Amino acid sequence: MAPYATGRARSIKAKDHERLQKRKRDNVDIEKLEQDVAQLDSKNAEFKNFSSLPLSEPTRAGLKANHFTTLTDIQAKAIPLALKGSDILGAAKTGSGKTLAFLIPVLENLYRAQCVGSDAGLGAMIISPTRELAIQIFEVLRSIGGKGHLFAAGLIIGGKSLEVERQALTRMNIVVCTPGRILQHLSQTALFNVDGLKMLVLDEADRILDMGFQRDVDAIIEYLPPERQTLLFSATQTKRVSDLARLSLQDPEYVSVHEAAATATPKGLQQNYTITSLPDKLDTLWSFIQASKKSKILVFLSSGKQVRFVYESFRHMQPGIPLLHLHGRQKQTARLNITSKFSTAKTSCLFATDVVARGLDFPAVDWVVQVDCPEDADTYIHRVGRTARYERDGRAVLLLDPSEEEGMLKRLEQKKVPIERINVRAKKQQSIKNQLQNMCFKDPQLKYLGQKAFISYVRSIYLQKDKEIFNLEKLPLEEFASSLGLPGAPRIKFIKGEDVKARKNAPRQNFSSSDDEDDSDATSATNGKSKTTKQEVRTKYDRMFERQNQDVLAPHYARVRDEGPIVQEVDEDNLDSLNGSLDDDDDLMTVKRRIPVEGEPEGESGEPEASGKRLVTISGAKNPILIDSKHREKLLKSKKKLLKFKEKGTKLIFDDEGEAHPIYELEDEEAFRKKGAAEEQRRRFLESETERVRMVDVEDKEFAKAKRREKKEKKRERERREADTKAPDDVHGGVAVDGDDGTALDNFLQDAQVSDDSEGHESSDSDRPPYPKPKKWFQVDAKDGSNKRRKGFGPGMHEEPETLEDLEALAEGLLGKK
Ligand SMILES: Nc1ncnc2c1ncn2[C@@H]1O[C@H](COP(=O)(O)OP(=O)(O)OP(=O)(O)O)[C@@H](O)[C@H]1O
Repeated sequence: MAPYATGRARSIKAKDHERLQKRKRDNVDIEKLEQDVAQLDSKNAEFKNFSSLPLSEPTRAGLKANHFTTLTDIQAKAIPLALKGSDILGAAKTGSGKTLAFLIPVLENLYRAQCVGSDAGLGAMIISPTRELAIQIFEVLRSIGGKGHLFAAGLIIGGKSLEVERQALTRMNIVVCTPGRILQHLSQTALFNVDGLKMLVLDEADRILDMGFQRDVDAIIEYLPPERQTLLFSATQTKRVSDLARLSLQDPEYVSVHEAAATATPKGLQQNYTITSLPDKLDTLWSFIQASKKSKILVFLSSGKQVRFVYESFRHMQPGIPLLHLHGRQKQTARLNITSKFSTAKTSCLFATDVVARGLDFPAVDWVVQVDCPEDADTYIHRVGRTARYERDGRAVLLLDPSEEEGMLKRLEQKKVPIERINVRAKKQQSIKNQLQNMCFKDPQLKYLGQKAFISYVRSIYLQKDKEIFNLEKLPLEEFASSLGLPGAPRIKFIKGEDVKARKNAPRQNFSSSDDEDDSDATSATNGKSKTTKQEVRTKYDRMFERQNQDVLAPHYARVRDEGPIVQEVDEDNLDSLNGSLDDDDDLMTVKRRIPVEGEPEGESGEPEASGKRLVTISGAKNPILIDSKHREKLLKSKKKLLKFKEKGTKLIFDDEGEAHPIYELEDEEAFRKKGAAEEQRRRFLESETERVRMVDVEDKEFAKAKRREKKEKKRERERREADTKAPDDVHGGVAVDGDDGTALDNFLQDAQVSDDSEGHESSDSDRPPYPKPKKWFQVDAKDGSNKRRKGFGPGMHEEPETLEDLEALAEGLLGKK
């Protein structure tokens, strides 16, 4: 098989010769194969191994090279039917080998029909809902078909220039594609002829046939010949007659190998859920990751914004496991890079949207964690299906807000999903709320991401159809915003009655001209519509999110943030009168706009007026400030200047790690209850506090003693220095006078003091002087009136001089001594 995705090394001439030889040999082979297939009892016979099927040599060689010998259930049932040309609706659990169940018939049926070479035209079209899945299917096709088949196969998924794709497309026999891109070629590439198409395959058929792709798929079908074989595969197969009619299936065979199974999910998959209120979900996720650093984890969130926020914030906190993130707005090269990194990683945590929920075959995923509740049970089944694939084990955990529990469990039960509740160990649960608040405070970009994550989450809930599960009113949104590190919940407005499901499921190519938009720049957000259109109609909301400096926020944003309820529904009729679109770039989102405040002057909107003057709100300032020149605006960005406009802040306490905390923090009630009875907790608290106080007391005493000692030491030192500089008799005791260095005395005092202290007696300078008070040379001993020296001053010591003459005599004597 010649894939257009790779270069060819050999010369065209040599290849043509090889093909000719092969075709001659194949002709003999084909006749035999046709007979075998005709005799195949596709309905009753049981097939165990690939060797028991009538397959061509190149296919056998490909299977052998990939060590595929035994058929899986779905392969055993579907392949024989498909070889005989039936239309098929194939349903089997995730990871059960559906890809080969349609690829082998594609190769074989085209082989037998000799639909090979550029003259033969396009023989088979395989459609996948995502690029990643299309690439994976193409890779399997190459690995199986690459051992001798001569088909020209290619990938048409966008991300390359239309011209390059166009040229390759006209020579392809098999194309693996996404709906939007192939439709573009069908309508724009004149030489792309599909009249000879023999097979159409829809992988993840229910997804391709649902409302998101409806328009594209219907248009594609219009171009295809009605006389063709159609194969539909999915783990959650559609059986809707209307869908089948749209595809003009002819007497389709419904092959559902696990329909009678007790569960809809793989045997080796252990599934649990835990009740975690929305504001605690990131704490639980962080704690989970901390406890599973040696695992390969796939984490699902409901929008690209959340993926980015969680990835960026967790990355800053250095979780000790390589983090990756994937969502539909990344560049194709980045997406490929990430999927291949995650595929080869032994330990890693990938945060992703539902772009990887279906079909992707990441090897050896240990955990699938669903932080946001999936939109329905089918999405749940596909998400958890990324682990426990083909006879392997795996685990999945779903975090449910209390408001989602009842509704979601009901849906899962209806779909035969076995799931058990588990609780998070209170001991292992860590809180990252303060860290997130701290990070958002320091990093405006992260705060913007947090705001966008909040908005996209709230919108995704609003857009959900299943109101038994998703109820915005029951969610603690203010606390949720705070758990993302935001100072307040942004205000959001929705249009009543929009067809939200269609919008949510709409493929990205419907929204974006390139759909290669790189989301790595937090500020380059555009909404899902065409980029050029969007640039023409830029709104205050866009500008708000584009703004790098959060110290200068438009009053408009202040209103969005501070006014009214967090979520508000607006009639579509009112839209004309609204003064600003609040479109977000999230594909889940509807248009939301702000209703103007009556009598509001234009200038207050933060828009530049003709005069160039505008009012801006400084975060923390009481009133908006008039900016009449760029210079003034620059000045206002200086932190020092801003200080005088700001109100006094809230008092925070910083802990040892430098994290800010409010002075009083109330524990979450649920977490408190989990720790046991209130009275028992009170007793434990008192005990631990008493012990803590006792320990602190001992430490304090030690510290106080050391201080006192130090003080005394200093005092003694000072006195000694003073004595040195004064007259000899002034030293009182004349330690230096008689040649004694005074060490013994010092030692004594020290010893006495030490022994004193060791007995635990408090001593002070006043009650026991550490050193005899120096007497002035002229001072009379008040006690006995004599001028005798005090004890401790041994023989040979001089008497205290009483007069100037005495002193002179003493001095003479001393000098004479030396
Ligand atoms: N006959 C087989 N023998 C051994 N391994 C197989 C066989 N068929 C498929 N596999 C392996 O099983 C894994 C899952 O296969 P595949 O991706 O086709 O599953 P799937 O049913 O399409 O899953 P999903 O519903 O998630 O798309 C792959 O790694 C594949 O290589």
